[in-house]
This record gives sequence, structure tokens and C-alpha cells, in this order.
Amino acid sequence: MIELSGVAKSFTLYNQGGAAIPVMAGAALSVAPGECVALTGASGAGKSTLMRMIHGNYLAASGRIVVGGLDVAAAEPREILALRRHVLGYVSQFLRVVPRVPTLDVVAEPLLAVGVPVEAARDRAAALLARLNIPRPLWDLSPTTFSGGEQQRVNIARGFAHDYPALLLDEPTASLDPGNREVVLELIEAAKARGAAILGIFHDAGARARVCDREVDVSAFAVAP
Ligand SMILES: Nc1ncnc2c1ncn2[C@@H]1O[C@H](COP(=O)(O)OP(=O)(O)OP(=O)(O)O)[C@@H](O)[C@H]1O
Repeated sequence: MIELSGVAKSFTLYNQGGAAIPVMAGAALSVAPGECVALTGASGAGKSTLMRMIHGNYLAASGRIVVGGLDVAAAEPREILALRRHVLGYVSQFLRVVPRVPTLDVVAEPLLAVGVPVEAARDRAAALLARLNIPRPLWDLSPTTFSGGEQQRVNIARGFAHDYPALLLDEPTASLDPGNREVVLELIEAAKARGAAILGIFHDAGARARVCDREVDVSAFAVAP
């Protein structure tokens, strides 16, 4: 479902005469449907950079990044947007939303984007918000003023609303209390059981051991600057 081969990345430092700093070369990994793979490696090894390349935010210098049959490294922007809408979900560490949109709509939006009727989308969003213990009075408010943990749970509800065939998870259990951490781990297990291919960064070793089938150490792909 997710297949990387020969992926390289360098950052161009425009404020330093356009110097190119290579950070990664020869990155390769694959994630099959129903599998959860953890990206590991020390801070700065390139875990987030690799996730951003798979999501199409960072452009790879070379190599292939195939998600659901589309090579993200060579795709047109509109193809990447369609991939994100239908195939590839991404739970980033921080919630980024349009201000003033109510929480229930923030969570229902990915479902509406793939054509789910409004009532069904809102029912699914409500069920996820309830499961993640977001108090009912907050559902009609924008999440922009919520606490860090509440925002993270809204972000997770949004990321799990549509049954994406592939999912990227950036520290999905960070800073959650034990009860909500358990809910998130159950959501990940359920996504695997329905056949989602999941790639994640988990600093929470217990969570990683429980839901991940394998680990890929990105230090192996790092290039010394
Ligand atoms: N936009 C950027 N411009 C320049 N260098 C960058 C950029 N993004 C990342 N880097 C560099 O690429 C390397 C990999 O960073 P990355 O954030 O991917 O590491 P990480 O493994 O996710 O680290 P952490 O666990 O601390 O989040 C680092 O040396 C970082 O400084």
C-alpha cells in the first residue's frame, strides 16, 4: 500500500547562498494493508521529513514514493489532493483548522469530502468525539481555544473519521491521559483489522510495542551533512 525505494532528500538553505544540505538517501520501506510500521531513529534522523515526503508536503530529490498506486514523488498537485482525500490520512502532531468552524464539522469534513451524506457524517463525527471524551458542549465550538490534549483528540477523531486505506500517524498518543491513550490504541487496532496500512512515529514505547508489527530505523538512510 505504501512503497518507498531509493528516496533521497536535501534541503536548500536560501539564506545561506542556496547551499544544499543532504539529509537522506536510499530510503526504502513498505507497509502492507493491515500492517502498522513504526519509524524510529534518534531526534533529527529524518522521521518527520520522511512522513512529509510521503504526504507530499516535501518534494523528494529522487526515488519513488508509491501510495495506493500513485507515485507521490512525481504526482501533480491535484493528484496529491485526491490521494489525501480518498486514500492517505494524516494525523499530524498539531491540529490546524479554519477558525470559527465548529468541532463537529471539523471532524465530519473528511467524510463530506468523499461524498458521505451530511447526517451520516455528523453521526460518525459525534460517535468519535464521544469516544474520545470531548464533552458534548464543546462540539459546537471551534477547537482553536481547546486545551492541547483536547485539540489532539479532535485531530485524531478527524484523522479516523474516514476509513482511509493508508494512514500516517505522528505521535498519536503523545500527552494523552491513560484512558484516552487506550481509546487511540483501540482505534489504531481497529484500522489495522479493517486493512489499513499504517506508518507512525511513536515515542511512546509501550504503544509502539502494542500496535506496531515492525520498526524501520531511518538512521540507516541518514546522510551526514
Ligand atoms: N525545512 C527544513 N529545512 C532545513 N532542514 C530541515 C528542514 N526540515 C528538517 N530539516 C533537517 O533534516 C533533518 C531531519 O529532521 P526531522 O525533523 O525529519 O527529524 P526527526 O527524526 O523527525 O526528529 P525528531 O524526532 O526530533 O522530531 C534534521 O537535521 C533537520 O534539521
